[in-house]
Amino acid sequence: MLGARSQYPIQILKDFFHPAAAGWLARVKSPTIHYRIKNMSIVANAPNPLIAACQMTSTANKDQNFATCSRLVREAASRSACMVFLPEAFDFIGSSTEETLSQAETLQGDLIQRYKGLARECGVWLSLGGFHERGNDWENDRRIYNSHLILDGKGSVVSVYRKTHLFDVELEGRVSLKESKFTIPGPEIIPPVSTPVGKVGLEICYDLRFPEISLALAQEGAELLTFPSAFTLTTGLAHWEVLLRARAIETQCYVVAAAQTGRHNERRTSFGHAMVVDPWGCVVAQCTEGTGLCYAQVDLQYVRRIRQEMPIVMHRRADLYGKVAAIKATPNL
Ligand SMILES: O=C(O)CNC(=O)[C@H](CS)NC(=O)CCC(=O)C(=O)O
Repeated sequence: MLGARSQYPIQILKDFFHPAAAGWLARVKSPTIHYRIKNMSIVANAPNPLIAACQMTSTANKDQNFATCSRLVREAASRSACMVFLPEAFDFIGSSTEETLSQAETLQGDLIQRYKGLARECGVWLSLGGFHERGNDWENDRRIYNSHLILDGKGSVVSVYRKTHLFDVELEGRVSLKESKFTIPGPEIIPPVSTPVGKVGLEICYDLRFPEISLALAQEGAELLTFPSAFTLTTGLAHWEVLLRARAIETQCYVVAAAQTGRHNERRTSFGHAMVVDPWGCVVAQCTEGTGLCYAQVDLQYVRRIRQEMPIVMHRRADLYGKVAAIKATPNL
């Protein structure tokens, strides 16, 4: 919900936050009026569109998951959100590799068709993070991409990013996942997409741990970075919020992180805490327990102001970092 940390007195909030956040606090108190014209949601006087980040517990049941997602999207649309963000594996979470692969579809398949209809019907843009997409050579190798799609308010697919960093991690006794066993790493970073809420950079979950991709997207003009996720409970507890806030602060972008939460099957539980972070690093919206949404207004003036006042981009020493960027994966055990 809007207005995290409201237990603090307003003066402390004003001192703690960026000065422009005083305006943010005022806006939280006096919601802007939204008008809906055809498929576009516009806001009177202030260009501060509303976004919604979703939280859910996917299971292997695609129909049930779609029912949950469409209910969340409809609810967000009825509150005049103009873009809705769904988490990684919004389509399903299988309890075995076999179950996962047997349910994978193509972008032309039935499920994306249904989401196109939903976007069109509600007139909202959708970020569909972490779709299990059959790979190009599916008939031979049965491998998939972990794909993040952006649909516009007419239901057209305007961008597809395929997850580039795969989660192959073994934390003894706690987490054991090997995404590369059945997933092909995406070949490229996709340029940010222009949407009614600003230029959106596409990432997925584990990408969050590689600041280079966020910096590359920011350099290409992103104003929002998106991390649809299914963070594990163990790693989420330790790293989720600090990583999201770090990416927001160092790129001076909004960060939108829809999330899976709770128990998907006997083997898999996700951390939740879907949230939106503003470009000053403040958590401006966060989901509570269970399935639901949180809302935030996107203020692109605020992005501009922060970048002007602290022009990190101008201070970067690209002449020094070449060696770091070029480091190859070498096991350093
Ligand atoms: O398996 C599926 O069906 C969908 N894919 C995922 O849930 C992916 C790969 S297993 N999960 C993550 O990247 C978690 C990252 C994480 O938890 C961290 O970085 O700490």
